[in-house]
Amino acid sequence: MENVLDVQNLSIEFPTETGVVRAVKNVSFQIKKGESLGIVGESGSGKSTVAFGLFNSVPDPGRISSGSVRFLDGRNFLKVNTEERRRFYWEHISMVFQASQNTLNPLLRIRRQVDDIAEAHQFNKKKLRQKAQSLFEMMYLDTDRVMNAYPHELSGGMKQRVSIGLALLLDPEIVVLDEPTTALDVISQGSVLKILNGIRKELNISLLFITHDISVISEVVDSVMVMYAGQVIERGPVNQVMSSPTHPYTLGLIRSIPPLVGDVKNTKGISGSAVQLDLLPKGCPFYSRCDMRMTKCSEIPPPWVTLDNNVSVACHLAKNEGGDKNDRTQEHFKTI
Ligand SMILES: Nc1ncnc2c1ncn2[C@@H]1O[C@H](COP(=O)(O)OP(=O)(O)OP(=O)(O)O)[C@@H](O)[C@H]1O
Repeated sequence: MENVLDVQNLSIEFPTETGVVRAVKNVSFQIKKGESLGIVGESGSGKSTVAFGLFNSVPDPGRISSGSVRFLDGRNFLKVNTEERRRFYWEHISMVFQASQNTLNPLLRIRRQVDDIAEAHQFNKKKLRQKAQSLFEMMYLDTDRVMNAYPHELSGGMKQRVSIGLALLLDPEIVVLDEPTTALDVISQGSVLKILNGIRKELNISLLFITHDISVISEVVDSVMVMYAGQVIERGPVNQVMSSPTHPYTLGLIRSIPPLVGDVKNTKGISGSAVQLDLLPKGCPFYSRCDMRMTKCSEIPPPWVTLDNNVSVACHLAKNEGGDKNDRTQEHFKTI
Protein backbone atom coordinates (compact mmCIF):
# COMPACT_ATOMS: atom_id res chain seq x y z
CA MET A 1 0.00 0.00 0.00
CA GLU A 2 1.29 3.44 -0.86
CA ASN A 3 2.35 6.01 1.68
CA VAL A 4 0.03 8.97 2.08
CA LEU A 5 2.69 10.74 4.08
CA ASP A 6 6.43 10.11 4.17
CA VAL A 7 8.51 12.14 6.61
CA GLN A 8 12.28 11.68 6.52
CA ASN A 9 14.81 12.98 9.03
CA LEU A 10 12.79 16.01 10.05
CA SER A 11 14.80 18.27 12.35
CA ILE A 12 13.53 21.57 13.75
CA GLU A 13 15.40 24.06 15.90
CA PHE A 14 14.72 27.25 17.81
CA PRO A 15 17.53 29.79 18.23
CA THR A 16 17.36 31.17 21.77
CA GLU A 17 19.51 33.58 23.79
CA THR A 18 21.32 30.65 25.38
CA GLY A 19 21.88 28.69 22.18
CA VAL A 20 20.03 26.63 19.62
CA VAL A 21 17.32 24.34 20.98
CA ARG A 22 16.86 21.25 18.83
CA ALA A 23 13.17 20.61 19.42
CA VAL A 24 12.83 17.81 16.84
CA LYS A 25 15.69 15.56 15.84
CA ASN A 26 15.75 13.31 12.79
CA VAL A 27 12.14 12.22 13.05
CA SER A 28 11.06 9.83 10.28
CA PHE A 29 7.74 8.07 9.77
CA GLN A 30 5.32 6.95 7.10
CA ILE A 31 1.55 6.69 7.11
CA LYS A 32 -0.31 4.51 4.60
CA LYS A 33 -3.82 5.02 3.23
CA GLY A 34 -6.39 4.40 5.94
CA GLU A 35 -3.69 3.93 8.58
CA SER A 36 -3.69 5.75 11.88
CA LEU A 37 -0.46 6.66 13.66
CA GLY A 38 -0.19 8.10 17.15
CA ILE A 39 2.57 10.33 18.49
CA VAL A 40 2.75 10.27 22.24
CA GLY A 41 5.04 11.96 24.75
CA GLU A 42 5.10 14.36 27.67
CA SER A 43 4.63 18.08 27.27
CA GLY A 44 7.70 19.55 25.58
CA SER A 45 8.71 16.33 23.81
CA GLY A 46 8.30 17.97 20.39
CA LYS A 47 4.98 16.52 19.21
CA SER A 48 3.35 19.79 18.16
CA THR A 49 6.56 21.02 16.58
CA VAL A 50 6.52 17.92 14.34
CA ALA A 51 2.96 18.82 13.34
CA PHE A 52 3.97 22.40 12.54
CA GLY A 53 6.85 20.98 10.53
CA LEU A 54 4.47 18.93 8.37
CA PHE A 55 2.75 22.15 7.35
CA ASN A 56 6.03 24.03 7.00
CA SER A 57 4.65 26.50 9.50
CA VAL A 58 6.99 26.30 12.47
CA PRO A 59 6.40 29.40 14.62
CA ASP A 60 9.13 32.06 14.68
CA PRO A 61 11.99 31.95 15.48
CA GLY A 62 11.92 28.24 14.73
CA ARG A 63 13.24 26.76 11.49
CA ILE A 64 13.32 23.40 9.78
CA SER A 65 17.00 22.56 9.65
CA SER A 66 16.71 19.34 7.62
CA GLY A 67 14.35 16.71 6.31
CA SER A 68 11.56 16.18 3.83
CA VAL A 69 7.78 15.85 4.05
CA ARG A 70 6.30 14.06 1.03
CA PHE A 71 2.66 13.43 0.30
CA LEU A 72 1.09 11.04 -2.23
CA ASP A 73 2.47 12.73 -5.33
CA GLY A 74 6.00 12.52 -3.97
CA ARG A 75 6.58 16.27 -3.89
CA ASN A 76 8.51 17.61 -0.91
CA PHE A 77 5.96 19.83 0.84
CA LEU A 78 8.80 21.80 2.44
CA LYS A 79 9.80 23.02 -1.02
CA VAL A 80 6.44 24.08 -2.49
CA ASN A 81 5.48 27.76 -2.73
CA THR A 82 2.97 29.46 -0.45
CA GLU A 83 0.08 29.28 -2.95
CA GLU A 84 0.56 25.55 -3.54
CA ARG A 85 0.83 25.04 0.18
CA ARG A 86 -2.43 26.93 0.80
CA ARG A 87 -4.25 24.71 -1.70
CA PHE A 88 -2.68 21.58 -0.34
CA TYR A 89 -3.94 22.44 3.09
CA TRP A 90 -7.58 21.27 3.47
CA GLU A 91 -7.56 19.45 0.12
CA HIS A 92 -4.86 16.89 0.94
CA ILE A 93 -3.98 17.38 4.59
CA SER A 94 -5.88 19.20 7.30
CA MET A 95 -5.40 19.77 10.98
CA VAL A 96 -7.51 19.79 14.11
CA PHE A 97 -5.96 21.60 17.04
CA GLN A 98 -6.22 21.03 20.78
CA ALA A 99 -8.38 24.12 21.23
CA SER A 100 -9.63 24.03 17.67
CA GLN A 101 -12.98 25.18 18.96
CA ASN A 102 -11.24 28.52 19.42
CA THR A 103 -10.05 28.51 15.83
CA LEU A 104 -13.64 28.78 14.58
CA ASN A 105 -14.43 32.38 13.65
CA PRO A 106 -16.63 33.65 16.53
CA LEU A 107 -18.32 36.24 14.28
CA LEU A 108 -19.57 33.84 11.62
CA ARG A 109 -22.27 31.19 11.66
CA ILE A 110 -20.89 27.73 10.88
CA ARG A 111 -22.51 27.72 7.43
CA ARG A 112 -20.65 30.93 6.55
CA GLN A 113 -17.40 29.28 7.59
CA VAL A 114 -18.23 26.40 5.25
CA ASP A 115 -18.90 28.94 2.48
CA ASP A 116 -15.55 30.62 3.16
CA ILE A 117 -13.74 27.31 2.67
CA ALA A 118 -15.70 26.74 -0.56
CA GLU A 119 -14.78 30.20 -1.81
CA ALA A 120 -11.11 29.93 -0.92
CA HIS A 121 -10.78 26.59 -2.69
CA GLN A 122 -13.19 27.30 -5.57
CA PHE A 123 -15.70 24.64 -4.61
CA ASN A 124 -19.45 24.84 -5.20
CA LYS A 125 -20.97 26.39 -2.06
CA LYS A 126 -24.25 24.48 -2.21
CA LYS A 127 -22.52 21.15 -2.65
CA LEU A 128 -20.07 21.87 0.12
CA ARG A 129 -22.88 22.82 2.51
CA GLN A 130 -24.54 19.48 1.75
CA LYS A 131 -21.24 17.74 2.36
CA ALA A 132 -20.84 19.59 5.67
CA GLN A 133 -24.31 18.50 6.70
CA SER A 134 -23.61 14.86 6.01
CA LEU A 135 -20.30 15.07 7.87
CA PHE A 136 -21.97 16.76 10.85
CA GLU A 137 -24.53 13.94 10.85
CA MET A 138 -21.67 11.47 11.09
CA MET A 139 -20.50 13.49 14.10
CA TYR A 140 -23.91 12.98 15.75
CA LEU A 141 -24.65 16.71 15.50
CA ASP A 142 -28.03 18.32 14.89
CA THR A 143 -27.04 19.61 11.47
CA ASP A 144 -29.66 22.36 11.04
CA ARG A 145 -28.92 23.79 14.43
CA VAL A 146 -25.16 23.60 13.96
CA MET A 147 -25.13 25.13 10.48
CA ASN A 148 -27.07 28.13 11.75
CA ALA A 149 -25.20 28.53 15.01
CA TYR A 150 -22.42 30.88 16.00
CA PRO A 151 -19.55 29.03 17.70
CA HIS A 152 -20.47 30.44 21.14
CA GLU A 153 -23.88 28.76 20.87
CA LEU A 154 -22.23 25.32 20.82
CA SER A 155 -20.63 23.33 23.64
CA GLY A 156 -16.88 22.60 23.64
CA GLY A 157 -17.46 19.01 22.50
CA MET A 158 -19.80 20.15 19.71
CA LYS A 159 -17.29 22.75 18.51
CA GLN A 160 -14.56 20.12 18.45
CA ARG A 161 -16.79 17.85 16.37
CA VAL A 162 -17.55 20.77 14.02
CA SER A 163 -13.80 21.35 13.65
CA ILE A 164 -13.27 17.69 12.77
CA GLY A 165 -16.13 17.92 10.26
CA LEU A 166 -14.59 21.01 8.66
CA ALA A 167 -11.20 19.29 8.50
CA LEU A 168 -12.83 16.50 6.46
CA LEU A 169 -14.77 18.83 4.18
CA LEU A 170 -12.47 18.74 1.14
CA ASP A 171 -11.71 14.99 1.40
CA PRO A 172 -8.09 15.24 2.51
CA GLU A 173 -6.07 12.04 2.46
CA ILE A 174 -4.84 12.69 5.97
CA VAL A 175 -5.97 14.60 9.04
CA VAL A 176 -3.53 15.64 11.77
CA LEU A 177 -5.16 15.86 15.19
CA ASP A 178 -3.09 17.65 17.83
CA GLU A 179 -4.47 16.81 21.28
CA PRO A 180 -8.04 16.74 19.93
CA THR A 181 -9.54 15.48 23.18
CA THR A 182 -7.40 17.22 25.77
CA ALA A 183 -9.69 20.21 26.36
CA LEU A 184 -12.80 18.03 26.66
CA ASP A 185 -14.54 16.33 29.57
CA VAL A 186 -14.39 12.53 29.70
CA ILE A 187 -17.81 12.02 28.08
CA SER A 188 -17.05 14.36 25.16
CA GLN A 189 -13.60 12.78 24.89
CA GLY A 190 -15.21 9.36 24.52
CA SER A 191 -17.60 10.56 21.86
CA VAL A 192 -14.83 12.26 19.83
CA LEU A 193 -12.76 9.04 19.94
CA LYS A 194 -15.78 7.02 18.84
CA ILE A 195 -16.37 9.45 15.97
CA LEU A 196 -12.74 9.28 14.88
CA ASN A 197 -12.95 5.50 14.73
CA GLY A 198 -16.18 5.80 12.74
CA ILE A 199 -14.74 8.17 10.15
CA ARG A 200 -11.64 6.04 9.77
CA LYS A 201 -13.77 3.06 8.86
CA GLU A 202 -16.28 4.92 6.69
CA LEU A 203 -13.94 7.27 4.85
CA ASN A 204 -10.77 5.14 4.88
CA ILE A 205 -8.86 8.26 5.83
CA SER A 206 -5.37 8.36 7.40
CA LEU A 207 -4.95 9.96 10.81
CA LEU A 208 -1.98 11.33 12.70
CA PHE A 209 -3.12 11.53 16.31
CA ILE A 210 -0.91 13.55 18.65
CA THR A 211 -1.44 13.31 22.39
CA HIS A 212 0.33 13.38 25.74
CA ASP A 213 -2.27 10.90 27.03
CA ILE A 214 -1.13 7.37 26.26
CA SER A 215 -4.35 5.99 27.74
CA VAL A 216 -6.47 7.31 24.82
CA ILE A 217 -4.12 6.36 22.04
CA SER A 218 -4.86 2.64 21.78
CA GLU A 219 -8.50 3.38 21.00
CA VAL A 220 -7.75 5.21 17.76
CA VAL A 221 -4.39 4.22 16.29
CA ASP A 222 -2.83 1.17 14.63
CA SER A 223 0.72 2.07 15.53
CA VAL A 224 2.38 4.48 17.90
CA MET A 225 5.57 6.49 18.05
CA VAL A 226 6.84 7.56 21.45
CA MET A 227 8.81 10.83 21.59
CA TYR A 228 11.15 12.11 24.25
CA ALA A 229 13.25 15.29 24.04
CA GLY A 230 12.51 15.75 20.36
CA GLN A 231 13.49 12.19 19.44
CA VAL A 232 11.55 9.06 18.65
CA ILE A 233 12.54 6.46 21.23
CA GLU A 234 10.09 3.63 20.51
CA ARG A 235 7.63 2.76 17.76
CA GLY A 236 5.49 -0.17 16.76
CA PRO A 237 2.00 -1.65 16.64
CA VAL A 238 0.01 0.00 19.42
CA ASN A 239 -1.07 -3.26 21.06
CA GLN A 240 2.51 -4.47 21.28
CA VAL A 241 3.85 -1.19 22.62
CA MET A 242 1.04 -0.91 25.17
CA SER A 243 1.22 -4.52 26.37
CA SER A 244 4.99 -4.90 26.42
CA PRO A 245 6.73 -1.53 26.27
CA THR A 246 10.46 -1.85 25.86
CA HIS A 247 11.82 1.63 26.51
CA PRO A 248 11.78 2.55 30.22
CA TYR A 249 10.20 5.89 29.26
CA THR A 250 7.28 4.17 27.51
CA LEU A 251 6.92 1.89 30.51
CA GLY A 252 6.85 4.99 32.74
CA LEU A 253 4.16 6.65 30.60
CA ILE A 254 2.00 3.52 30.83
CA ARG A 255 2.54 3.21 34.54
CA SER A 256 1.41 6.84 34.91
CA ILE A 257 -2.11 5.94 33.78
CA PRO A 258 -4.23 6.32 36.90
CA PRO A 259 -6.26 3.25 37.94
CA LEU A 260 -10.02 3.28 37.28
CA VAL A 261 -10.59 1.56 40.59
CA GLY A 262 -8.40 1.00 43.60
CA ASP A 263 -5.57 2.98 45.00
CA VAL A 264 -3.99 5.78 42.96
CA LYS A 265 -0.77 4.83 44.77
CA ASN A 266 -0.45 2.15 42.07
CA THR A 267 0.23 4.98 39.63
CA LYS A 268 4.01 5.14 39.58
CA GLY A 269 4.83 7.88 37.10
CA ILE A 270 8.27 8.95 35.91
CA SER A 271 10.71 10.60 38.25
CA GLY A 272 12.08 14.08 37.49
CA SER A 273 10.77 16.44 34.87
CA ALA A 274 11.26 16.74 31.12
CA VAL A 275 14.91 17.31 30.35
CA GLN A 276 16.17 20.68 29.15
CA LEU A 277 16.85 20.26 25.45
CA ASP A 278 20.13 22.20 25.63
CA LEU A 279 21.42 19.96 28.45
CA LEU A 280 21.05 16.54 26.86
CA PRO A 281 23.71 13.92 27.56
CA LYS A 282 25.76 12.55 24.69
CA GLY A 283 24.02 9.18 25.01
CA CYS A 284 20.37 8.47 25.72
CA PRO A 285 18.22 11.60 26.22
CA PHE A 286 16.27 9.80 28.98
CA TYR A 287 19.43 8.92 30.94
CA SER A 288 18.94 11.29 33.91
CA ARG A 289 15.40 10.01 34.65
CA CYS A 290 15.82 6.35 33.81
CA ASP A 291 15.67 3.93 36.73
CA MET A 292 17.26 1.20 34.60
CA ARG A 293 20.21 3.28 33.37
CA MET A 294 23.66 1.83 32.89
CA THR A 295 26.95 3.70 32.72
CA LYS A 296 27.19 3.50 28.93
CA CYS A 297 23.74 5.10 28.54
CA SER A 298 25.07 8.59 29.32
CA GLU A 299 27.90 8.34 26.79
CA ILE A 300 26.75 6.15 23.91
CA PRO A 301 23.61 6.94 21.89
CA PRO A 302 21.43 3.83 21.96
CA PRO A 303 21.17 1.99 18.62
CA TRP A 304 17.80 1.24 17.05
CA VAL A 305 16.84 -2.36 17.65
CA THR A 306 13.89 -4.06 15.95
CA LEU A 307 12.34 -6.77 18.09
CA ASP A 308 10.38 -9.88 17.10
CA ASN A 309 7.05 -8.19 17.81
CA ASN A 310 7.75 -5.47 15.17
CA VAL A 311 8.53 -2.90 17.81
CA SER A 312 11.65 -0.77 17.26
CA VAL A 313 13.33 0.89 20.16
CA ALA A 314 16.33 3.08 20.86
CA CYS A 315 17.53 1.66 24.16
CA HIS A 316 20.65 -0.20 25.26
CA LEU A 317 18.39 -2.48 27.30
CA ALA A 318 16.53 -3.70 24.24
CA LYS A 319 19.03 -6.51 23.79
CA ASN A 320 18.91 -7.44 27.45
CA GLU A 321 15.16 -7.66 27.80
CA GLY A 322 13.72 -10.54 29.74
CA GLY A 323 10.48 -11.49 31.45
CA ASP A 324 11.07 -9.09 34.26
CA LYS A 325 10.16 -5.83 32.49
CA ASN A 326 7.08 -7.25 30.80
CA ASP A 327 5.87 -8.85 34.00
CA ARG A 328 6.00 -5.47 35.67
CA THR A 329 3.85 -3.98 32.89
CA GLN A 330 1.33 -6.77 33.14
CA GLU A 331 1.25 -6.22 36.89
CA HIS A 332 0.41 -2.58 36.33
CA PHE A 333 -2.33 -3.40 33.83
CA LYS A 334 -4.03 -5.64 36.37
CA THR A 335 -4.51 -2.55 38.54
CA ILE A 336 -6.07 -0.23 35.97
N1 LIG B 1 8.81 29.47 20.19
C1 LIG B 1 9.71 28.68 20.76
N2 LIG B 1 10.91 29.17 21.17
C2 LIG B 1 11.85 28.37 21.71
N3 LIG B 1 11.68 27.06 21.91
C3 LIG B 1 10.51 26.51 21.54
C4 LIG B 1 9.46 27.28 20.95
N4 LIG B 1 8.41 26.46 20.69
C5 LIG B 1 8.80 25.22 21.10
N5 LIG B 1 10.06 25.26 21.59
C6 LIG B 1 10.84 24.13 22.11
O1 LIG B 1 10.34 22.96 21.51
C7 LIG B 1 10.08 21.99 22.51
C8 LIG B 1 8.95 21.13 22.04
O2 LIG B 1 7.73 21.86 22.08
P1 LIG B 1 6.36 21.24 21.58
O3 LIG B 1 5.30 22.28 21.77
O4 LIG B 1 6.53 20.70 20.23
O5 LIG B 1 6.16 20.06 22.59
P2 LIG B 1 4.86 19.15 22.79
O6 LIG B 1 5.36 17.78 22.98
O7 LIG B 1 3.91 19.38 21.68
O8 LIG B 1 4.28 19.71 24.13
P3 LIG B 1 2.82 20.31 24.42
O9 LIG B 1 1.89 19.15 24.38
O10 LIG B 1 2.96 20.93 25.76
O11 LIG B 1 2.58 21.32 23.32
C9 LIG B 1 9.80 22.78 23.77
O12 LIG B 1 10.18 22.07 24.90
C10 LIG B 1 10.70 23.98 23.60
O13 LIG B 1 11.99 23.69 24.12
